[in-house]
Amino acid sequence: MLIRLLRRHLRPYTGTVVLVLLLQLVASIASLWLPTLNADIIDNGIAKGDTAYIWRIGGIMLAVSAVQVVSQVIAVRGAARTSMGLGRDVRERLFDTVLSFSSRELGQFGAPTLITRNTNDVQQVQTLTFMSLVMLAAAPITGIGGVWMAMRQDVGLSWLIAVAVAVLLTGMAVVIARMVPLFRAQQKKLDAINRVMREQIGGVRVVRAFTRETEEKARFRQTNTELTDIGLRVGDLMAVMFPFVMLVMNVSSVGVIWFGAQRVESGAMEVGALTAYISYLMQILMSIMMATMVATMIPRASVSAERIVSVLDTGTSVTAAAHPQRPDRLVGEVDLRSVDFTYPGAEEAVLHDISFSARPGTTTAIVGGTGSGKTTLLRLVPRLADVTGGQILVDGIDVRELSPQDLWSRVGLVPQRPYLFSGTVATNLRFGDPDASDEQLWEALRVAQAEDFVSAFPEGLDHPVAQGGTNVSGGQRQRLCIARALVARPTIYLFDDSFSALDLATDARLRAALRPRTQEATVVVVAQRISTIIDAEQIVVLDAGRVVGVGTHDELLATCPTYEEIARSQELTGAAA
Ligand SMILES: Nc1ncnc2c1ncn2[C@@H]1O[C@H](COP(=O)(O)OP(=O)(O)OP(=O)(O)O)[C@@H](O)[C@H]1O
Repeated sequence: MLIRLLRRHLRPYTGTVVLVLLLQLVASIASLWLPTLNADIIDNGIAKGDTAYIWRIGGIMLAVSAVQVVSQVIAVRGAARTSMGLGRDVRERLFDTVLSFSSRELGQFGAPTLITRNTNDVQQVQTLTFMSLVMLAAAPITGIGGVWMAMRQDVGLSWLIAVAVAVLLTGMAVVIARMVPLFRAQQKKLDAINRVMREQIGGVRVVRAFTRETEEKARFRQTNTELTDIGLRVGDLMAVMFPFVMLVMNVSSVGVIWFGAQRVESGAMEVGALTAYISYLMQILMSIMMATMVATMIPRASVSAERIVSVLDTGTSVTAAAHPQRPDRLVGEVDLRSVDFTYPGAEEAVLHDISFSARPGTTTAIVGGTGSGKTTLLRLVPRLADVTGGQILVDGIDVRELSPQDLWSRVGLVPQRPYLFSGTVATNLRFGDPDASDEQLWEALRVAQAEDFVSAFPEGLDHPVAQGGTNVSGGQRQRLCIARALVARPTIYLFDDSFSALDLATDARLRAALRPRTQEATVVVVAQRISTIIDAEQIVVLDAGRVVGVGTHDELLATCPTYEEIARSQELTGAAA
């Protein structure tokens, strides 16, 4: 998965990657050359007292160092640009993919993990890419080149390199084998902590109202402690690893000096070669350590890549038709034909065999007990989910055959839980029509009975709105969402219990103002209060996902016991109505 993700997203940076690798090659060759030059100065310059030679080789050493530094600076900059660019591209792709998801896919993943995947998981892949280009790419050149250069200085001490490398590799392998499962667990715990945080921030009022702060704190503390414990265990392993690497390096240097000194004494090796040998051994061990360190990141980044790719590979279940029908004019007639719907993973359907038509210029109300499927039914029209049986037609065309943009631009949905975006009243209202004039906004606000409170804001239309619309009351939020739908001037209005937070008088005024405004549109209203829909041309009564009655208020009172019962419970059976 990691390779696939990198291959797909590194393609635009191929040129930079090749340049970085070439520069790393140059920098590694330069750093491998330096100890040999140093040995040369000691053996041929200092030992023989040849000052001119020392100056000449010293000059070459300076030039080589300069090449090394410049190459490395450019390489690191290239690596940073590549990895940051990769991170940005992957985040963008993830965002686009998530935006195309229907409620089925959103429910399948859940918001907390989608956020972690777009932030922390991408960060893991990004960091691995950077470290690989900076450290991993140079490691084989320095490691293998170091062995070759060291052997050129003295073959007799090769066994020391072999022993040191074997000990270092074994020790690192043991440590890393323990780290990998911890990294996996760490990613999962991050998801968990994100989930708890989101739940608690979202539900903070409920937490306070039920004085559940202590319990919620305990729940957060537990998840937080688990994450900390994993971090500490990783830290413990690191605490062992670094001294171990230093020990191997120091012991092997002592070994080189010990055995090298004997070879110098016997005349088999020169002093300069011995110093070069120590440098090469350090370079070899360092490169192994760096490579292993980066290698420890691979499992964690692989887990992250899997999590990213699984989102990218999830197509939306609400797909656009290959050859969508593009009618010139949609008048907004909605026909439901034997519609069934089952939520993914659910055993039973929540909607069974629903059939009715909603005509332009009329209001169709949907009533029914809690959980009878009203919201679900409404969401099927703009394809927030697709029917699992039957058909929904708009102007005679199956909604799945229409281009989603055409469909969405004609449907104005006011959801049960009204949501506003951070910005201002005006930016929220212009969601439906970015070109709407201020006058059009005020008109929509007037119809939605929101003019009074918006004009009371000192900034009026420019009054700031917090994310989710939390700085306005529930009823104000509902009215702003209604106004937003009105600004878009759709041909089909879907109001999902949108008047529930309004007092009876405002509800009545709003409905009266809506009538002329929605004269030519198809209006579908889900309502709990019968008084809200008493004038509707057609009322559809749902009970446990089935239609148990269709008619006007008076007809249903006479023919539909379920409706009669709801109306009676609201004292709207006779004179009161
Ligand atoms: N995302 C979901 N996954 C699984 N089941 C769901 C999901 N959303 C709703 N349901 C179930 O579908 C049924 C119908 O829910 P729906 O929200 O459509 O009812 P409703 O009539 O709008 O209720 P209310 O009047 O309380 O808003 C319920 O039994 C509910 O538990």
